[in-house]
Amino acid sequence: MNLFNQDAIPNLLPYEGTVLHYGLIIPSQEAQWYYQRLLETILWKHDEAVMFGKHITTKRMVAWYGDLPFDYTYSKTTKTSLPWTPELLSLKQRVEELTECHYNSCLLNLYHDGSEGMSWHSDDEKALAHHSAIASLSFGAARKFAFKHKVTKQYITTILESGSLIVMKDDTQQNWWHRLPPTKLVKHPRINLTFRTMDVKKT
Ligand SMILES: O=C(O)CCC(=O)C(=O)O
Ligand SMILES: [Fe+2]
Repeated sequence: MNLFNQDAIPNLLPYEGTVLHYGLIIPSQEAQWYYQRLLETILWKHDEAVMFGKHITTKRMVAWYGDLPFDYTYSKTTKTSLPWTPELLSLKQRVEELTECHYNSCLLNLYHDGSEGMSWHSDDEKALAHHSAIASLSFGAARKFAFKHKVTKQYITTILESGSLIVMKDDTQQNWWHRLPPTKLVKHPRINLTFRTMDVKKT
């Protein structure tokens, strides 16, 4: 049974994309439990990227899990996915039921405090299935999340609290950038999970 009527969930974007904010889908005590488990059981690594020809390592930590050992290339570095952990599988199932979509991989980010964020980008890599939904589940410190239209530059923000879910779908990635702005106000870590669908033919 799906407790959410999809039509009743507001779209945060005014045009050319769909970002559904499901609000808190995991009660706060359970979200706290998942936060601890994910901190302890995920194989966190500092992210590596090549920018302006320079090899850089981010303070933010990342991990990637999936159905198969997919290769995923972004920021000119390639990562290979690890097999699902029990916690990730149960979260994936919950998110799939609510969003009525299937996902075959999950990219995880660990931001130690508000000094760490993610700059403007869109998740439109060729390896992702075309126009597939990306479901983003957050644990730990609440953070602001922002969207900017690539042409009109219209700016939209929302807050992602512990246990909350948003889904970016349709042509959102083609038309809008998103980012996690850094902030001096947040002193605690946040974990974000983005469930994605890799195009198996392209991996
Ligand atoms: O941390 C977040 O909420 C978003 C992360 C993100 O945009 C990404 O992993 O592509
Ligand atoms: Fe993203």
